[in-house]
Amino acid sequence: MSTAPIFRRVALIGFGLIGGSIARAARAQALASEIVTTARSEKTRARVTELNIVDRVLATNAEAVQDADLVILCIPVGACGPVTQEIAPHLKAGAIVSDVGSVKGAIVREMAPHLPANVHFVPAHPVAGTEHSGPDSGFAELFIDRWCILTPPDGTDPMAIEALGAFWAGMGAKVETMTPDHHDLVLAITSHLPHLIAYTIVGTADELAQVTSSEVIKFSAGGFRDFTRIAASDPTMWRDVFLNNKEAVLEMLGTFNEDLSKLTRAIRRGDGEALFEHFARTRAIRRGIVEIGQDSAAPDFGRPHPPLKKAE
Ligand SMILES: NC(=O)c1ccc[n+]([C@@H]2O[C@H](COP(=O)([O-])OP(=O)(O)OC[C@H]3O[C@@H](n4cnc5c(N)ncnc54)[C@H](O)[C@@H]3O)[C@@H](O)[C@H]2O)c1
Ligand SMILES: O=C(O)C(=O)C[C@]1(C(=O)O)C=C[C@@H](O)C=C1
Repeated sequence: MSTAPIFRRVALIGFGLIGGSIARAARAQALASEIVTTARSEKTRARVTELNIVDRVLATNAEAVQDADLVILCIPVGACGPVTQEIAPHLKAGAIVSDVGSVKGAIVREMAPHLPANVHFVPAHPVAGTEHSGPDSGFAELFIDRWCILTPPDGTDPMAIEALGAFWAGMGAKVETMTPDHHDLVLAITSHLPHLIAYTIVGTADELAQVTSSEVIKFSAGGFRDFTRIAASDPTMWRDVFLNNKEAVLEMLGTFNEDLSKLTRAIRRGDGEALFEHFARTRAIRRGIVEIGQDSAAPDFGRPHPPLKKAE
């Protein structure tokens, strides 16, 4: 029995890690009859054509969204507002417009005002990624067993939410719905703050006077090495995340600084009991994450993935 594609034409604006992974997964699962994408430079368009994953590679966003049933913005958070304004007049009536931005409140504020009333707006965030970017970095298995959070505004047509959810589920994701503000608070602690800490610690190590850079590289086998992977993530993407989730990140950073002060005090006072208690608690949290299969530690992408279900 063959499964009908969920969408006839899908337009992916931007073909980097996430756009490229959606294209690969959607094609592997036959979730769309046609996939079109945009790439701004001639060089990237040539590369995407060469990869032979999508049906058409276009230079303009306006051209790409024409007659598309699903449009997904796969670009940095800060570019989503201006690009929505650019594509709005060219959207087909009844189309679903979505994104993959790591922040949701700002996306809703920046995109929604430009959208015509005759399209369905369903923002989304696949909580899956790597430190790599660009057209060659994507892979079809990226979303398997990862969450994709949808944050539809109140009153969104349930059929549009269901169709987009089915699209993500077809790529292997587990789908959950929440409000944009709640999303931003949760992700501030689970994703944004860890990145800020990684960017900080790698920068701090680089600026140390007593330890040379070559020693840092030479002896970074364990914990520090994991931080360097995270700190290699795309600067544009992460600049936009921190500029657009300011309040939640600052709130979490405040709590983090208080906890860091407590540990600093325990070290200064030689309070082994306080240190042991804290480390025992965090070890239990880590073991809980591993037990429920949410371990996304660095070597993750090398491990064998369950095969994507074959489109019949
Ligand atoms: N990298 C991750 O781990 C990850 C995970 C989940 C969600 N996201 C979100 O996905 C989005 C894309 O991230 P990515 O990792 O795929 O980035 P990427 O750098 O790999 O790709 C971004 C693409 O957007 C294009 N682009 C940039 N500005 C543009 C503009 N103004 N108009 C048209 N195209 C433009 C770039 O040319 C590039 O092709 C971001 O919003 C990010 O927050 C990233
Ligand atoms: O594993 C990584 O490299 C990631 O940083 C992925 C990660 C995350 O923090 O978990 C990064 C940003 C996204 O919005 C979603 C996923």
